[in-house]
Amino acid sequence: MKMYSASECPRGGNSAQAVNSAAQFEVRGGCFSYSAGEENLCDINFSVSEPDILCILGANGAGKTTLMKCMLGLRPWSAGASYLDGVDIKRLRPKEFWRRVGYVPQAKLSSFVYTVREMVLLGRSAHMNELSMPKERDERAADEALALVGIAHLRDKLCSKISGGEYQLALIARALAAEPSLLVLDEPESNLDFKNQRRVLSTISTLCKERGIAAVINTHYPEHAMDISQRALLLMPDKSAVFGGTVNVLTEENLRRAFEIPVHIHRFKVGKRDYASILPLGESEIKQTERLIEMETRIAQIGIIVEDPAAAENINRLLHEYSDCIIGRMGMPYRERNISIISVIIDAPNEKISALSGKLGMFPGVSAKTVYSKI
Ligand SMILES: Nc1ncnc2c1ncn2[C@@H]1O[C@H](COP(=O)(O)OP(=O)(O)OP(=O)(O)O)[C@@H](O)[C@H]1O
Repeated sequence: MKMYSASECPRGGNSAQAVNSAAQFEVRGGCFSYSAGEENLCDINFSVSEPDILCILGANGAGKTTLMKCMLGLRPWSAGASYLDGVDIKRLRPKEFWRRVGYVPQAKLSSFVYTVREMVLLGRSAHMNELSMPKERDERAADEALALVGIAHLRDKLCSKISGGEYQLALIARALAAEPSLLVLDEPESNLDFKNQRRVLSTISTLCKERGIAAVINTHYPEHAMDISQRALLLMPDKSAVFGGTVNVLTEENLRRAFEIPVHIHRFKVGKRDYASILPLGESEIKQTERLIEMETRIAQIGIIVEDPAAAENINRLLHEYSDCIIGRMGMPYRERNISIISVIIDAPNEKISALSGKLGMFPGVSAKTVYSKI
């Protein structure tokens, strides 16, 4: 099951030429199983064009890493295909593909005996002839990439002697050194402290905007996706995916379905920028949230129609009980129909207003209707 807006809908036809070249990277109808009879990914469809960022989210084991491997041809789709600028990637020579696509896998601790700079220089291999030495341009690209992710000071350290987070940054620098037009990153911020998370995400975001590249990022942080991505793909427990604009995909309802826990999205502004904070809710917090909503103070008008004059005494007694929050009251007879109409203005918590309205409606020959103000 997928969701498309009209502009996101994958185009039909098998010819690579039939695909609009504006969709820089596209997956159509992707399916994958590790073992027969057990589908891991089912009918995945998405596209991302430069300079947009697409974030892929889903619970642990939902298939994010598998999806990345399949989209890059590192594992074969059992159905469907990946396209780069409209061409099925199976038709591209590997060197040509990897010159345009930079892949940063999840960082595993390295026993690499190269220095950080040598490792980053390896990112230039798709631009170099086999067995040729790096040229000045390659050296410059490696140094720029090191500076861009803020690890120039680590350039001469051995990869086996740096921290997991520093190694993660080195892998990102290696991908950037290739000057790709599509960056694919598997959980790039997972090993990083929040300053480095910020640095990596804003570097990727700036690169996409300034150099016109596209990025696909696996992340466990919906807030990060809301902050930097224009597109999102959410993997669901039934192996389907929801794809579209980030705000349309990362809703409370879709996140609840994907992570099987209720969530609350709190949106706020810092300066002129919009942010979202996503809170998974436990049972007690759900009750608390409901309670807070109940406790919220509102102004409301309760219109009371009294058909039975004998009810007047009960109504007066009840309104007296609530006199501390009644800020206005007016009554008048409507002789043509032999009824009375009372209007009460109340400033009280929601639960108190609905309690008064409910009690009024319980009296025989009395009906009550509440209208809440917008403030
Ligand atoms: N090599 C493999 N052979 C068989 N099954 C695998 C293999 N790799 C992953 N799986 C299974 O495929 C499913 C998807 O795994 P994958 O690593 O893609 O999920 P993920 O969403 O990236 O998870 P996480 O968020 O924990 O990193 C999981 O159930 C996993 O156990």
